[in-house]
Amino acid sequence: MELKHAKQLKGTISIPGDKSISHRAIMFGAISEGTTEITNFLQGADCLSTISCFQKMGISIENTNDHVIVHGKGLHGLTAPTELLDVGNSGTTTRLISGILAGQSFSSTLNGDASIQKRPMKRILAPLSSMGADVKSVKSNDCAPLSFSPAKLHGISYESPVASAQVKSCILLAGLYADAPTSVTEPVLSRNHTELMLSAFGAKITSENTTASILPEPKLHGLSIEVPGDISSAAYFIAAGLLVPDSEILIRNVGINPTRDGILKAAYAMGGQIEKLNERTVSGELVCDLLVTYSHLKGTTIGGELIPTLIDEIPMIAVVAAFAEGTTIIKDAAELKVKESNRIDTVTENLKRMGADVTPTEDGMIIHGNRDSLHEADFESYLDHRIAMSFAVAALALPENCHMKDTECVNISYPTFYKDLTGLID
Ligand SMILES: O=C(O)C1=C[C@@H](OP(=O)(O)O)[C@@H](O)[C@H](O)C1
Ligand SMILES: C=C(OP(=O)(O)O)C(=O)O
Repeated sequence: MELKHAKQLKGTISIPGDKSISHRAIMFGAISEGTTEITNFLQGADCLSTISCFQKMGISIENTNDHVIVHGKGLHGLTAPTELLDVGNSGTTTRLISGILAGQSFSSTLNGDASIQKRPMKRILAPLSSMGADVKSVKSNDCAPLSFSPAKLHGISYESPVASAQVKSCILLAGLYADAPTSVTEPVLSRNHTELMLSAFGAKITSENTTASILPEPKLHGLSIEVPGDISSAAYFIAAGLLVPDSEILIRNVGINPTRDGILKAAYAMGGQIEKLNERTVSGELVCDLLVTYSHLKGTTIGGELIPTLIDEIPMIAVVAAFAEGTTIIKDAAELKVKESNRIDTVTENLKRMGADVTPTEDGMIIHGNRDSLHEADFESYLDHRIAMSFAVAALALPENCHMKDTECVNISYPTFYKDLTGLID
């Protein structure tokens, strides 16, 4: 695919629904009593995998465009699937659904694509096993496929070694089926959509600092949910507006939950001009519009508590850093190695292709920014949606058009990405 260079970007864009929130709305709706109506649902392949898994467990889900209706059957209403649950490319589906499957009175097996079969599952297998779950990695390699058999679950207090909302959510969901309260403490707070949304569905869930706790066997009831736009998808337009000279982009409907808004903090630290407009709360989540203006950027250091709040945006931030003046250090982000691709390696390789000065480290990378040294390139997506989108944005700001193979992977989280991006080229 040819990736266009742009002289200027102008216009308004509405961001598709948040991936994390869309997954959760389907899952929590399925195990609640009554109907859950979801608007602005993300029609990305990952969220469609979640829908298909619950349909295979007897849940009727109507999906018409961005409007989804889930006919929930309550905490104990799922039925045994007659075939394998296919989670596709989605780590979120895999880890969250595992918490639910561990608590069922039937057996099940899940599997996904080649990338999913390499992603680490010990982080959920260990706590689920200590709750008494009968869960196995079928190939005994701590990866999918995973198989579940009925077991009695016990409440635990778990100290998670990783700041991961997927791990936290998996354990909390298993806690719904346990015989006593369950709590999870993380080293650093990760995104809290599960805590916010499960509480709205009627769960007894509390959060204090980095600990979330849940009581078993609540009566969950269906809800209407409007999904805010995904800040992880907005990140590409934030970066594009900051990098392409003379640009001004109004990005409508962006979720800015403080556990997700690290991209804004990083952009401000780099000198980015981004105005927050029309702040409001939608279905319990903070939302605003963002007005992004082309900016002269400088390097910064990104690490510590900020990392979980911008983990999926690091490929995009690394590209921005290559155009900024001075050095950007990204640290404490070893989790990048276990995403859809090893994002430390794949970002480094593509940055080098465009002439950037980048050194990968064990837990991130160091980038010496210098716009003048950058040139057009043939990129690879590595079949990773975030890599494909980040380097399509890089191409806009490089001196000539670029190329990339395997670009259709953007369908995972943002099917209309290329159309929306090229629509802003003046
Ligand atoms: O809970 C979620 O919806 C997600 C959590 C993050 O993963 P980890 O929990 O592995 O950090 C993130 O990278 C992923 O895109 C979505
Ligand atoms: C890591 C991601 O998703 P998941 O873990 O759900 O595959 C992502 O969307 O960048």
